[in-house]
Parts: sequence; C-alpha cells; structure tokens
Amino acid sequence: MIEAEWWDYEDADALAEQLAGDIGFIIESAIDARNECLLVLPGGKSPIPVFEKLKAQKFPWKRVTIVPGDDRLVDVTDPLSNANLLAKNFLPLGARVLPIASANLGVRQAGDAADVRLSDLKWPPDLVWLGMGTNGHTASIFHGPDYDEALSSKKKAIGLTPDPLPPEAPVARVTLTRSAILSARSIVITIDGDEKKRVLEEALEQGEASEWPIGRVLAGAEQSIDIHWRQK
Ligand SMILES: O=C1O[C@H](COP(=O)(O)O)[C@@H](O)[C@H](O)[C@H]1O
Repeated sequence: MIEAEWWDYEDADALAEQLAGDIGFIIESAIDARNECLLVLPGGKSPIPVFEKLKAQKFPWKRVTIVPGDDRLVDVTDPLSNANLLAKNFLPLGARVLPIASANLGVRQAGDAADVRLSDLKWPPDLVWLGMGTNGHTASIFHGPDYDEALSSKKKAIGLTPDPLPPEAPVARVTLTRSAILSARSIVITIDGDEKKRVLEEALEQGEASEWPIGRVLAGAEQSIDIHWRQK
C-alpha cells in the first residue's frame, strides 16, 4: 500500500486556490534554502486553473526553472505541446521554461536528448506534480513497448510510444522515468472525477503489482504524496 494524503474539493477553483498556495510555499522554501527552485509540471487541461492562481503570486520568478514532466513529440508551437502551455503561462513572468521534446528526432533519440537536457539541471526537483489519465498513465508512462524501460531505467527521461496511442494526443512522447519522478523532494497528484479516483485508489492499494502505470510508478515512494481530487 502506497502512503498518500487525499485532499478533496467540490470545484476546480477551491482546488486551484489550495494547490497554488502549496506550490507557492514550495517555491519560497526552495529559494530560501538554495536560491533557486526546480518545478516539474504536468500538461493536459486540468492544471490550467492552478496555473492561473500560481501566476497571480509574486515570487522572484527568475529563480524558478520549470520543465514538463512529459511531452508529446510535436513542435513546441503545436497546441498539443506541454512546453507550449508552460511557456505561455510562465515565460512572461520571467521563469525559465525548458522544453524537453525534440519533434524532429526519432523516439529514442528524443528521449536521449531530453535526458541530457534534464541532466544539465540541478537535481532533484523541488516538486514533481503529476496528472493521471483514466487509463492510469502518469507523466507519459503508458503501457507499450517502452513501459518496462520507463519503470526501470536510471536515466532521467526516455522516449516512449504508448500502445494504444491515446486518442486525445495520438503521438509518441518523452517522459520522466519512474526513478526521476521518485527522486523529487515532493510529489503532488491532481485528478478529477469518480473514475480517476477509483483508478488511483486501486493503484495505490496494489502498488508494484498494479496493472495501472501510476501504481507501478509510485511503488517505493519514500516522500509524502499529496493527492488533490475534485468532483467533475
Ligand atoms: O497526456 C497527458 O495527460 C495527462 C493527464 O491530463 P489531464 O488533462 O487529464 O489531467 C497529463 O498529466 C500529461 O502531462 C499529459 O501529457
């Protein structure tokens, strides 16, 4: 059984208010302790209300580096690009937003390039914030030919082709590996709706034996995990 603390909300606004405050605390503590902060943030649609609240807070954003925890192998100008979403939100504040996807490379090379970029950063991240799909994927750790490597590799990132390809973004990916995720100083997960709640509860219960990728990823986590869930 993976230990985690659940925080439940009735709507997206309440979740966003609380989580933006928590992330603000992480940013301030990191800057106080190390004069810089490294955040690994998710893409997709659900983080957007939290980004809005976070952007409204005053920090020395120039000391904050933000990388996507996964990205789709598309051009950074493509609406599917997680780096695009992060850049639109946080570059205007002065934060450093570092893309990890290389659309012009094959999957393996793109993974190697992402790993090199992440290895240039001062590791570990102060926060890895994860989303989750209804199929239990987190970051871009999906079932498919690269699943075992994502779970066992000591690299920070790899390239991965989901099988089946997810209909909302049917493209190959780069993703942080399980070991990179578990190296974070803190881990936060955001999900919405009853279906994702059921999947995540089951995955946490099953851990290493889970069919759900997020169960395999979080098995062995030693840091506290906060799960923020809201109704849909
Ligand atoms: O493909 C992805 O989906 C997950 C979940 O997105 P959500 O909008 O359903 O929360 C996301 O965490 C990941 O970064 C993204 O690439």
